[in-house]
Amino acid sequence: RLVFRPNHPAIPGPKPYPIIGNLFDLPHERQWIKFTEWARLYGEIVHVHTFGTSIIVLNSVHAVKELLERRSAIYSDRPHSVMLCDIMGYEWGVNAMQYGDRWKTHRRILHQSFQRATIQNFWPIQHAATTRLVSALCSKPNNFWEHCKHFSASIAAKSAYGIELSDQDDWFIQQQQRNFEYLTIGATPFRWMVDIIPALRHVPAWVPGAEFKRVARAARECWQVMLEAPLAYAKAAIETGTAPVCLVSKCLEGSEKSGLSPEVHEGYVKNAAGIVYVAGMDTTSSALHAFILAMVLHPEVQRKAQKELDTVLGVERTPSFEDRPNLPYIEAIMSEVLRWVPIAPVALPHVAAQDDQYGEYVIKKGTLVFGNSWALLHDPDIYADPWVFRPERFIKSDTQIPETDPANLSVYGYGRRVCPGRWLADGSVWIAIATILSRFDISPAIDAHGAPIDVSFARDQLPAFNSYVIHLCDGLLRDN
Ligand code: HEM
Repeated sequence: RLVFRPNHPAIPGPKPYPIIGNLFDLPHERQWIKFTEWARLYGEIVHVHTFGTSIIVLNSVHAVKELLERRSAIYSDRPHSVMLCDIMGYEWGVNAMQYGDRWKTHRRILHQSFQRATIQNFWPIQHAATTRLVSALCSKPNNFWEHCKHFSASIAAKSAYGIELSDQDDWFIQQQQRNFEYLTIGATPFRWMVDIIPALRHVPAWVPGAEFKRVARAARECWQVMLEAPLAYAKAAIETGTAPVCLVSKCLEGSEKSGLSPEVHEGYVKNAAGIVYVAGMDTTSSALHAFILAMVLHPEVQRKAQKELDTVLGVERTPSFEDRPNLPYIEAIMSEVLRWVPIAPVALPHVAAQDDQYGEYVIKKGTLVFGNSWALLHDPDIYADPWVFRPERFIKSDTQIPETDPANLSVYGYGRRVCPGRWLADGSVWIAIATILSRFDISPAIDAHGAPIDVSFARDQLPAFNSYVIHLCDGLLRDN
């Protein structure tokens, strides 16, 4: 018997079963832990497949830089989910859009507002939100979880629509919670049979087992309200001449420059403003939750940061963005928080738009490609004792983190798909960290017997926490 020898070796990975491939190897949650286990077993590039979909995970700075950054013309597409985009109607979400002109125009709108060169337009919003955060923390410190959410939501609402959130349970925040839940449900890989057998989309909603149709209808309704209501508010403010600087007021005019009809242009602005909320709220607040966890565990870091703050600001003044270049230790704390507990540990999947080759391996068109930020940011060859929270590792002589450092490369994702809100997020997280440290000593809550709670025990109390960070903290404390 003669069998052709393959020209290229297979990319290493766990052994697949016939037909279903690696279905049972694929984790439904905490993917980064499994991906990183594979990295240890199989190396810098790992391949799995199921039901005809190939997935590769990149576990080294070199692979990520080479493919997702240098060859970003090939690796900037997203997977198309029948459930999320076609049935639930999330085709408006910039993060899920296919690479192409429609996506590029949305990115341009986001860039116009949130590019680095003009990000100081939002400093007053961030300052005001921080002042409110501090006063909320003062009155109810145990509710820090909600306060951080309110902080990031109020920056998102004001910078996208010019809307001021009320201090209490705001409609916006509740609505966003539901939006995010639907997005999480819809985007979970291999959760919905209709993603595997697209013909199921024709099944009527009343058929037993067609739960996906009912979930999809509820998500559509929720997203429609969330996109339309704040836009209407912002448009009314523009008409009366009272709109502050925000994405909608800045970008709504200018359809002539975009070459689109005013209706289509408005639709794009609506989507871009909507995504600020969806993508900006839980991410920014999760970073602050991770910061608080780190401070509870490391009082010595707080003391050092406070010494720096007191030296630069004196004891009266709270920090402002102008102080940032003079506060390298605060900068280092922020970098270390984002490294220690990366908010998006495997970023979002990119898709190869054509066949490609990496070293001796062939990557087929349509392959899903994950940059394993978790592995990069916890690589012991780059960060000694990676599970130890140590801001000093980021204190370099010139205080700039080199471009090749995974902390620069991967916290906000890769290549053309890199997070367009990163400069806004960077400012929000920085000003919150600096101000909280200048005003408070952070320590564990006291239990019913007056003793400080053991933070490792907090894992069992986490239902109040955002599920994303629960998993992260859980993984972190367990792996420690
Ligand atoms: C600490 C806070 C944040 C972190 C860590 C973060 C991280 C990320 C990451 C890792 C990605 C995936 C990039 C990739 O596919 O390679 C992403 C995408 C995205 N982020 Fe952020 N993000 C944050 C805050 C924000 C904010 C405040 C906004 C809005 C102003 C935002 C808007 C987006 C959008 C629209 C995408 C999708 C980009 C695309 O697919 O083209 N993010 N973010």
